[in-house]
Amino acid sequence: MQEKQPKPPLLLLSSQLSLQNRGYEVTLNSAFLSWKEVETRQKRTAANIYGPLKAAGSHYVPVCEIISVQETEEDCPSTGIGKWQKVPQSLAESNQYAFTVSYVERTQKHRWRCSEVTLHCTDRTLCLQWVQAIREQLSLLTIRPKRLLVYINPYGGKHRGKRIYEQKVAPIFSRASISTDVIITERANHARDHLKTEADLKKYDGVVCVGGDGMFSEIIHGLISRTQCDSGVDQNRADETLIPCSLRIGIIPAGSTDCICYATVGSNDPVTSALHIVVGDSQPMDVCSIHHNNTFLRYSVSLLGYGFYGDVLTDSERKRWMGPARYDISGVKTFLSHHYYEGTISFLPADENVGTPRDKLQCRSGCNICRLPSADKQVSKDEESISDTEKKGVWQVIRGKFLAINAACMSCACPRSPKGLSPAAHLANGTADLILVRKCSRFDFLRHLLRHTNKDDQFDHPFVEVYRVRQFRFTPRYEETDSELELREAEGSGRKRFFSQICREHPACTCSLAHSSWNCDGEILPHAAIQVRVHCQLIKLFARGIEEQSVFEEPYTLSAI
Ligand SMILES: CCCCCCCCCCCCC/C=C/[C@@H](O)[C@H](COP(=O)(O)O)NC(=O)CCCCCCCCCCCCCCC
Ligand SMILES: Nc1ncnc2c1ncn2[C@@H]1O[C@H](COP(=O)(O)OP(=O)(O)O)[C@@H](O)[C@H]1O
Ligand SMILES: [Ca+2]
Repeated sequence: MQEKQPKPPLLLLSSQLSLQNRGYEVTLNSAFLSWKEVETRQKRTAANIYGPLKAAGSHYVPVCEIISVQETEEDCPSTGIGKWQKVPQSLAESNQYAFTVSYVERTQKHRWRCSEVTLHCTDRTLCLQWVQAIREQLSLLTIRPKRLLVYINPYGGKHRGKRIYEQKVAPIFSRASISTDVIITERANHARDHLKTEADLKKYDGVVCVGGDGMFSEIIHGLISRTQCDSGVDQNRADETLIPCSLRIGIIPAGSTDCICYATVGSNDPVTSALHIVVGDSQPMDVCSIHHNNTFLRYSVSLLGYGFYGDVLTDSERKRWMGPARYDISGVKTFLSHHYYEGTISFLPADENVGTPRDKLQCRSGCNICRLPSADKQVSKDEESISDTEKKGVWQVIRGKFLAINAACMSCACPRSPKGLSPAAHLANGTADLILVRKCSRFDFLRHLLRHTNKDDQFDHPFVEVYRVRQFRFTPRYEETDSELELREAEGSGRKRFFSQICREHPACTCSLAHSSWNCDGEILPHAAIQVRVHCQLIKLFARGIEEQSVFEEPYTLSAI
C-alpha cells in the first residue's frame, strides 16, 4: 500500500521586504515564516558600502515558535535587531513601515531565547497585511494559554523569585498577550490552600509557580486535591483511581534544586520556561501517592528518599538561611555520619514494556515508552482501572540494612547531577525507579555518589540494586509487628536473634533501631512506614521533555525541512 504523503504547507503570503538594508524574499505558509536574501546587483552595491557581503542566508521559523508580531513604530528605519546603522536616504524613505516578529531561538544547553527580526515594507497596507496574516496563524494555535494564575514564593532559593518574574518572565507573557493574575505567597501552603478551595479555576488556562520543587509540590497538591474533591474521589483510599488534572502547570525555576524544571525542560532557566509556557507545550507526568495505613500523606513527583536524602533534608532545614548551599553542607555532614537503617521493602515490579532502570535510552521529547497505550493510564472512575495489571503482578520483598532507599518518579536531573538519580527514568510511563543502597563502606558510598556527577553508572556496584516499580511499601525495622519480626528472626541465626532481642529491650541501642525520615520532593514526611503508588500521567506541565541535542545544535536550514 502506498504511504499517504503529508500535505504540503499552504502558501499564505510572499513579498520582497527589506532587512538590514538588504532585500529578502519573505514567505509565510501554514507551517513556517521564512526569509531568504535576494541578491540583486543594486542590493550588492548598497550592502558593500557597510560591510562584506555574506553568503545568501535563509531563515525558517516554525509558526508554532513565533511569540508575537507587532507593527514597529520608527522615526527612522532600524536595520536589524536593536542596532542603528547609517542608511542611505533613498532606502530610508522607501522602507519606513516595518513589523517585528519575536520568535524562539535555541541556544546552548537546552536554553531558549526570545529573538527578533524587523522587516521593512514600502507601504503601510503591505505592512498591516503581514501583521494580520501572522496574527491569524497564531490565533489558530489554540493550545497556547491566554490567561494564567501565577504564584510566586518570594523566599525560595536565593529569594529572587519576585525579581525573576518581574524582570524576565512578565515581559515575555505581556509580549505574547497572556494576561495573568499574580499572587505572592505570604506563608507556606498559601498557594496550595488557595488552589484547593478558593481559586476560580475556570478562568484560567494554566497555573504557574515561581519557586523550587517545594513550590511546585504545593501547586500539585492544591490542583490534585481540588480535582478529586470535585469528582468525589477519596484521596485517603490508597487503591483509588485518581482523576487527572486538566489545567497545565508551568514552573519558573527560582528554588534551590529545581529538579522538576530541569528534568522536564533540560535547563533551569526562567526565560526558557516562560517560552515553553507561551508556545503552549504539554508534557504529561506521573505522580506518586503516599499513604500511611489508610491515611493520605502526600504526593511526590521527584525524589522520595529515606536514609541519606531524608537526613540531608532534615539537617538542611535548620540551615535555610544559607540558601541552596545548605544541601551541600548537610550532604557532607550526613555523608560523614554514615548511618544505616533497617527495614523491609515490598514492591510490585513493572512490566518490561515500560523499560528498565538500566536502559541506555533516556526519556526525551516525544518519548516512545511514555506514548505507549498503557493499561495503567488514568481512566475514568467507572472503568476497570489499575486493578487488572496490578493484581496480576507478584510482589517482591527485600529486607536489609540500607544507607539510602530512593524512589525516583523521573530522572531527578538537576545542576548537581545533570543525568539525575535515575538517568533512564521516564516522565510519564506510570512507574518509579526504586534504588536500594545497602550498607557499605564510606569509601564505596562516596564512589556511588560521585557517579551521579559523571558518566559512570551509579547502579553498577554490588551494594546497589534498582527496580522499576508501580507500587511499593516500606516498614522500618522498629515498626515491624511482633509476628513479622518473629518470622524474620526464625529465618536468622540464633546469635542474631539474641542481639535483636537485646536491641528491642534497650531502645538506646541504635544498631538496628535508628530512625530516618522520608524526603518527599524536599518536604519531610511525618511517618516512616508508607505505601506508595504511581499514578500514570496524573498531571500536565507546560514543557515537552528534554529535546535531543541535535535540535539545539542545528538551526533550521533548507536541508532540515
Ligand atoms: C561527592 C559529590 C556527590 C554529589 C551527589 C549528588 C547527588 C544529587 C542527586 C540529587 C537528587 C535531587 C533530587 C531532587 C530533590 C528535590 O525535589 C528536593 C527539593 O528541591 P527544592 O529545594 O528546589 O525545593 N531537593 C533535595 O531534596 C535536595 C537534595 C540534595 C542532595 C544534595 C546532596 C549533596 C551530597 C554531597 C555529598 C558530599 C560527600 C562529600 C564527602 C567528602
Ligand atoms: N511566603 C512563604 N513564606 C514561607 N514559606 C513559603 C512561602 N511560600 C512558599 N513557602 C514554602 O517554602 C518552602 C520552600 O519553597 P521552594 O520554592 O521549594 O524553595 P527551595 O527550593 O529554596 O526549597 C516550601 O515548603 C513552600 O511551601
Ligand atoms: Ca515515571
